[in-house]
Amino acid sequence: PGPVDQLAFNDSVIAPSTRKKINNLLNLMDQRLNVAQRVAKSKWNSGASVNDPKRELQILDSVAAQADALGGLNPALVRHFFQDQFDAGKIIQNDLLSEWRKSIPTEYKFDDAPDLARDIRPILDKLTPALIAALRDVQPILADPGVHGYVSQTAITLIRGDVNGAVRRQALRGLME
Ligand SMILES: O=C(O)C(=O)C[C@]1(C(=O)O)C=C[C@@H](O)C=C1
Repeated sequence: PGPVDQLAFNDSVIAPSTRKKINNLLNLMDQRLNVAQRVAKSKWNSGASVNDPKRELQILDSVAAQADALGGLNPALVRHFFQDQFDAGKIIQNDLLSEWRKSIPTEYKFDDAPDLARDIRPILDKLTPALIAALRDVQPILADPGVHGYVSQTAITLIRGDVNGAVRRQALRGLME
């Protein structure tokens, strides 16, 4: 088959129900990553470090427990997936903070920066169960033919993240293994 047939074949091999599940997961990942800009602003103002291993561990323990209660999820995949989302968000935070360090006086404070504990973490916590449910839907189809290709292709439009794709690649790492 020529390139066009090949495309048609690849496209049709992904069932609509499969696409829907993957798109749902990618959308939620994008929503979570979009919070990172506001996290960075609040950390610029407070001076807190981007990396908070204690908070990460708290989330990982909580997602492992939620996944366990839900059933049907590989605990290693869930942990790996959430660690990937933290790491991808930290790329965004670090990129922004290093840009600001170069362009904004250190004493400057954003007047629209949210409060991490009061405004931001509740948003992330609200996304967590939705991400777990979406991951549970996707887990059984991850090894299906064409799914990796569909995920990486669709992620280009659904996960905006950054210009060079490093954020997206980091966010997808565990799904593509
Ligand atoms: O809550 C924070 O402090 C964040 O920066 C967000 C987040 C996350 O993605 O959940 C990312 C990095 C930190 O190590 C901990 C958590």
